[in-house]
Amino acid sequence: EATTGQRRRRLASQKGTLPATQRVSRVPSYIPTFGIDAVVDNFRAIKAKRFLEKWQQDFIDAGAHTLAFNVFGASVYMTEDPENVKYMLATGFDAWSLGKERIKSMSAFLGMGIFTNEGKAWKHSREMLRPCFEKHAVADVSLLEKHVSRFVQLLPEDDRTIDLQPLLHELTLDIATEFLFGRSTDSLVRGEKSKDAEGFVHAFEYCCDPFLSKPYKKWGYVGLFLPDAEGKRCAQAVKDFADKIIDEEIASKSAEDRKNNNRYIFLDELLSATQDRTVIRSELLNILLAGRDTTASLLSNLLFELPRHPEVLSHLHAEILEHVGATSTPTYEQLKNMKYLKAIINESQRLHPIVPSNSREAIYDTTLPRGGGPDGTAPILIPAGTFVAYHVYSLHRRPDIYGPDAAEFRPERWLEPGFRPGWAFIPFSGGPRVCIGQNFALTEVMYVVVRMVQGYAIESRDKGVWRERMSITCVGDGGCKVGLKRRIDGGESGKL
Ligand code: HEM
Repeated sequence: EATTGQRRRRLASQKGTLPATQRVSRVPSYIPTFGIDAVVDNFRAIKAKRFLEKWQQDFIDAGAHTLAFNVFGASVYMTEDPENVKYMLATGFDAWSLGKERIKSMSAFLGMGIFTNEGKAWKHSREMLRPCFEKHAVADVSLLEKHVSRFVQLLPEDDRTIDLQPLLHELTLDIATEFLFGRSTDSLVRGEKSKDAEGFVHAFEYCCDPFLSKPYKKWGYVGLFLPDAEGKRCAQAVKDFADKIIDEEIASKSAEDRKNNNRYIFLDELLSATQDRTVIRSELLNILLAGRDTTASLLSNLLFELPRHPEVLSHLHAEILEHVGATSTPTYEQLKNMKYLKAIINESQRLHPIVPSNSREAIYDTTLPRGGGPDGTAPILIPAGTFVAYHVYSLHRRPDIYGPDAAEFRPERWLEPGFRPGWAFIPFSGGPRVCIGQNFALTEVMYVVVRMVQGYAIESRDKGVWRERMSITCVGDGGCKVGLKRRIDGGESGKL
């Protein structure tokens, strides 16, 4: 029977692995830091809202696309190499876990569902949920119009500057809850909110964003590791709200009614797969978390960039007039045919990915295909339990893949013949755990952008650079400040 060391040595020689380049530390190598320097650097960068740029700079400083560094004695890796990403997410899928920490922190308030399950349980969740995301479920854009028209009504008519970001979060929550539960939180309806819905919104937001937590506000970063009574109360409030809706839905309709209902409700679809209330609640909350802030953040980042590039905005307006017209609501098919709009969304997600870094933990001894040796072309040995992060932000900005203008917002690059970045573009991840709500998210984003651009000329009111705000997703810290002018005749004549 071979020892672990012998097995690892055999794997290393079979695959020809070599050590990865070390991240360049500012502390001379003869001073033992046990990785504290890397942790301190990270905290400093997070505070300065430059965490993403910092990692991009680390890759540049080391002249490598995969870096090893030490955290309290353990070797940890960060990669921006598409080959490694492909191995972690697709070809070597079975070798990787989401990681104990992520599962522990997320399942505390979401329960075990598609986002937190692994192995057989995850396969079961994925298979159960797949039919709920089929085209017929997503293509009914009438659900969107009700909420988007409320959103548009709240926009100012005068020349005031408005930050769209908070409104976009309300909009996506209203849409997601209507799609999932069959009833909306209606947070965009001013003055008439039900107490239940309001309590749920507060509790859900508190649980989603660690930087809202009371211990964090009181003690700073240390607070993130302290017990949080308010967090517990909010997690319970979220569960109670979801349970109430599920119970009412079970009581109010027969299975026959549910089948005959002509409006699509995710919860009804789920009820035909299982009657287990805990399973249903966990899956709904998993999807609500995965689908709500992500879509709002994408919209906010996109509407931050769009008016800074008036030529892009006017090209988009022309495409909308051609495909949809000045005032009509777009159909699903029309949205899917708008290639320039799709290029704008890609470009926004390339520069400002909503999930800008992610990670996996090796389940058993394995290798990464690239990053070893002085030129980074040899595989790297990854012992079981090793944490490997992949940096989507840096990957999406690599000049050797995207060209010398990789740092610029230029949607046209997506329309150039033969341009296919493959595993160098992973805004929705890839492989078996690719985002299941991708089509839903893109339809929603396209719909909102079309309605906004049909109705308004949009002007940027933020001259600063985009800065990150990291919580579960990544969004612009300065919000999305714009000035809006209503298009009098829908803009057919170009008149505002
Ligand atoms: C712009 C919007 C969105 C972005 C950028 C996004 C991105 C992602 C990414 C990167 C992952 C992979 C996470 C990982 O493997 O660690 C993911 C997974 C997932 N997403 Fe999305 N997402 C978006 C919208 C949505 C929407 C609208 C829904 C549902 C309504 C949704 C549901 C899910 C679910 C359930 C998973 C887990 C899939 C699995 O593990 O099998 N997402 N998403």
